[in-house]
Amino acid sequence: MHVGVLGAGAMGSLFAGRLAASGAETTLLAHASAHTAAIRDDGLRLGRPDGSRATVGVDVVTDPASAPDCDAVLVFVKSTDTADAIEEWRPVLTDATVATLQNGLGNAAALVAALPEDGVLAGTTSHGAVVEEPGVVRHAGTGNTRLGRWDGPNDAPVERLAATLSSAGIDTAVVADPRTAVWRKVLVNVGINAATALARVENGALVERESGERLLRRAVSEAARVARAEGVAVGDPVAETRRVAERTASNASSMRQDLERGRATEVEALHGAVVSRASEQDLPAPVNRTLADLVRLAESQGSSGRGQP
Ligand SMILES: NC(=O)c1ccc[n+]([C@@H]2O[C@H](COP(=O)([O-])OP(=O)(O)OC[C@H]3O[C@@H](n4cnc5c(N)ncnc54)[C@H](O)[C@@H]3O)[C@@H](O)[C@H]2O)c1
Ligand SMILES: CC(C)(CO)[C@@H](O)C(=O)[O-]
Repeated sequence: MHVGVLGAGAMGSLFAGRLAASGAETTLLAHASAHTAAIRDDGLRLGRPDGSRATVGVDVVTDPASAPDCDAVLVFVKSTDTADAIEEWRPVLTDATVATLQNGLGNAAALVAALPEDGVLAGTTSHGAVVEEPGVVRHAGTGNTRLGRWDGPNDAPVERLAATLSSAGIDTAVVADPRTAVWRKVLVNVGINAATALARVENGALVERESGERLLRRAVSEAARVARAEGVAVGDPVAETRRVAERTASNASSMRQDLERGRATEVEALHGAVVSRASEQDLPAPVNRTLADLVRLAESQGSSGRGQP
């Protein structure tokens, strides 16, 4: 199975590196950057969670016209870039089974809308990764990966893709209902991301301080009501989010990192999407609305604090 990995950032590089190291035919579908140049020149240097480092050769293509035929494409651009990436790489995606393990609501639906003839797979991953310098990616944490058929033909090869990932050391379970997995991860993200980004605290502060605990609980409980109104069984998402905040206590959340570096955040696919879906369900979402607006305001200032037009 030839796997294309769309987006050579932290997660795309991690997954492409693990797949290539396992012997799977793998191509990174990427924008040209210092990182992709370093991978082409010297290979991808992949730091493992145990501190060891391996160098892996990974094919990189930056022009959709030169991309090989892929059986499956794993989408790993930020959710802010999903729509543009689909248009740019449409020739490769059209004949492939497309899978998203991105965070946030709306990515799978965007793929289904753009590629209505093809089967779309979706799910979540608890692996974590960071680009440390061009060509160097650290596998920051391991965890489970869940993948299932989102929409489209029933014959999309989810078992084959899951087996290919598992053989590459990314243990992947096939799930019957990926919507539940995606919503559960979104609930964790709405409990942690905006609060830590705005308060500039590490994830652990949300379980160590009463104010943090209150923000976590209110943001998650409100979003969970929306998920339940959509018929999704979310379990006890406050307890789950607390567990994740404890386990990642010393991490700066992705939204905090994005805000501090002046990059676009995934707020629209997280708190923003919760607010839109709450309004479709006639439910209030004042906590997520306020968090989303504060993040948008902070984003509009950029990292310099001088403000954007
Ligand atoms: N980093 C993590 O630990 C982690 C963990 C779980 C899930 N996720 C999710 O995975 C997704 C990717 O996260 P990331 O941390 O790897 O982001 P990232 O910013 O490191 O990487 C995204 C990459 O996509 C590339 N890109 C954007 N538009 C493109 C296009 N049109 N064509 C080709 N490449 C394009 C960017 O150049 C960038 O290299 C997000 O939804 C994130 O929430 C991240
Ligand atoms: C789980 C999580 C909140 C840990 O930092 C992560 O998904 C993130 O930072 O987006």
